[in-house]
Amino acid sequence: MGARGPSCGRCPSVEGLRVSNIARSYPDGSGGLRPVLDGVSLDLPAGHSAALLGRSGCGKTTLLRALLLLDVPGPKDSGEILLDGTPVLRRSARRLRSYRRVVQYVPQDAASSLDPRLRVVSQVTRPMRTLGVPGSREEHTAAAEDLLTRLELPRQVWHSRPHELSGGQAQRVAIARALAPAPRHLLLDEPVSGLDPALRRQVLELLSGIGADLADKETTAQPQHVPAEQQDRPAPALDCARPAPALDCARPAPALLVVSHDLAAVARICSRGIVMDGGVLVEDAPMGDLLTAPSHPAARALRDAVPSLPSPQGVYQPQQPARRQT
Ligand SMILES: Nc1ncnc2c1ncn2[C@@H]1O[C@H](COP(=O)(O)OP(=O)(O)OP(=O)(O)O)[C@@H](O)[C@H]1O
Repeated sequence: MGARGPSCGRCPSVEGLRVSNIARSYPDGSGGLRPVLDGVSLDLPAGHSAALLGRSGCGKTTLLRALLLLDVPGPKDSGEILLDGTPVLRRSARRLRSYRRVVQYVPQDAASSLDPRLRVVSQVTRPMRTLGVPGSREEHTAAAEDLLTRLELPRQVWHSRPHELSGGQAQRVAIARALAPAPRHLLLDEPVSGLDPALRRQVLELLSGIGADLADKETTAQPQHVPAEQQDRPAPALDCARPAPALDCARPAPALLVVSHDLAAVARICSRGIVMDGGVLVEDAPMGDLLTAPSHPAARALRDAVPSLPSPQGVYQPQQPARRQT
């Protein structure tokens, strides 16, 4: 793998989430098993933003489900998920609840993930109550209303039910619900697929606000593991356009993991790009490197699918990268 990112999942423990050598298979329909994840390892440090990229079917959602502890590992499955160095698979219900407070999720089809019986404010207060966030009912409601305001959900819809919301409003409610317990990690599965261009822009601006908050922190963060052979690599030639202003939220921004097959969509949100192909990680690089000089064919295919990207110098046009020495 072209591991050029902040860490590779095999170095000493860092604060945050670690995927350690995860292997997963699904039934192949004829009594056997088909490997879908094959020894995936990576670190997702606190306070960083990363995009998990790859073509359809490469295993992104399966990896996300493993991280969310939503899958039940089969007898041939292996590997571990660690939070701050502590294994989290096979947790008791109580400890699972504490994991859910730390790691939150916005699913691909956000609208259908909302509880059809609950009004918008209750969608957001429910996880605070079920996950044991301290505070009275009134305090939870005030916090939910604060989040909805920050996410620019108009007050008129605060008491609407999900079927009365537009797609973009439902997406924002799902993001507010995930932010409500003040998680340290926010995982998003294809957050803008299926949205029309205007809503897509709105949601990307919202997420880039969180990403910008993280980027400001990353500039002052301790350096992460960089393999020795990569330590003198020059800075990325292309810096992404400065994201929108940070989400002005009293709580610290969570680390982001944004699953997508659209490099253009995530380039403004995430500072790191992780590319999967055929169930393995094939590239892990700063976003600027992925845009200018992707080394693996799957990463090049993603980059070449981007027609043009704004850059401080003008419009970025993808070119064939020079062959990288490894
Ligand atoms: N429950 C399941 N049973 C059997 N096979 C599955 C199951 N879920 C996923 N798969 C298969 O596992 C592979 C990886 O699926 P996964 O959803 O992780 O891919 P993905 O990269 O997220 O794709 P997409 O971008 O289209 O969402 C695919 O070939 C898929 O058909």
